[in-house]
Amino acid sequence: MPHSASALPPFPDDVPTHPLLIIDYKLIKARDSHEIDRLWEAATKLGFWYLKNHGVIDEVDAMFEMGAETMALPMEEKMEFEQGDEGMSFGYKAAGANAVDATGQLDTAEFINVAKDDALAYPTPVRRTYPSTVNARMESTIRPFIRRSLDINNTLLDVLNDRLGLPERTLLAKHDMEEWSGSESRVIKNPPPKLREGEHPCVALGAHTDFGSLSFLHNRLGGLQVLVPGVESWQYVKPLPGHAICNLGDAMALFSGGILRSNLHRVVPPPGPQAAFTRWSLVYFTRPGNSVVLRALIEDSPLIRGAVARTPEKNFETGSTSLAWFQRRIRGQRIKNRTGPETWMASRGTEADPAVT
Ligand SMILES: O=C(O)CCC(=O)C(=O)O
Ligand SMILES: [Fe+2]
Repeated sequence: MPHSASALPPFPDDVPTHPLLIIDYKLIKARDSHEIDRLWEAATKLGFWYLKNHGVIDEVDAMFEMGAETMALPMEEKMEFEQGDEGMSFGYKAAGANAVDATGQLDTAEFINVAKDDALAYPTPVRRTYPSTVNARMESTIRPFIRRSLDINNTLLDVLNDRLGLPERTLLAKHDMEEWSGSESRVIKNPPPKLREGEHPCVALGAHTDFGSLSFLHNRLGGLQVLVPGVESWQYVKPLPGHAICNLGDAMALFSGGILRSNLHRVVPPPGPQAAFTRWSLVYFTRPGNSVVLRALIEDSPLIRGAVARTPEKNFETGSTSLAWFQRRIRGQRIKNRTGPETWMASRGTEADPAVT
């Protein structure tokens, strides 16, 4: 069972840490112009920020309980719901199913991912089926968490939509609730590393940019790191009680012609005395509808048109739908699909094109 924050050792104060801007969701919801300016700064400079006053507290705790119940199932039962190697991310992912880098080193994290489409349509399975522990909490826990997360992410997307000078609800239309998408909740379990003398701890989740639009993340222990532009080494993002962490993904970097940033991040074992504990985290990923083509919205916004015109060396025409982009990225991380370093390279998103990030 995930520990409550108070039962865990504090985040050490002697590790390199990057302070994110703290954005007040209540002010954003009220369309406070000063707070929107601060959100814009966070979204354009790093693409990561803390979010306070979001009010999603009980739903987060219940999701962690669902995650713990699911991870405690016999491996055989979990493997019946494994996501497979074809590029689908819904379902269970065992530790070691993904590479964390081009050398093919294995990841150490287990996931249980639930499609937004399944949570909203339950009890009708529309995308796939899930372990008993997920079904038991689909209506009481997962659906409420997804609805609250959707509400918050949609508000943030809508505010960014207006700052980008896009016609009203352009971004919301790309995330139409009626269309299937890769949107999903994810609970991650990463056990403490079992190290032999002289061994270095493994990366839990390899360096990546998020594949979709906006991620709403909750964690208790350190371990998340960001590679800040202009800084050569990884820096921790310190978990702050009651604060979520939000970050933009590739779709938003592409839609905005590079104005918004999808930044590289990874997860390593928690720092200092926190390393002795199992790390749990929870994310809601908002991703565009499957058929949405990922490209700069130059026809819809002079600001985006200007950004693209000023950077002719950059290519924002991916020619890829959201579904194809997402499947390619997932498929290339699966260790079963690995033929060599090229498989990892083929899984890269906007981070592979320094022109875009
Ligand atoms: O566990 C975390 O803190 C981050 C997880 C993450 O980056 C992801 O699942 O994409
Ligand atoms: Fe991520």
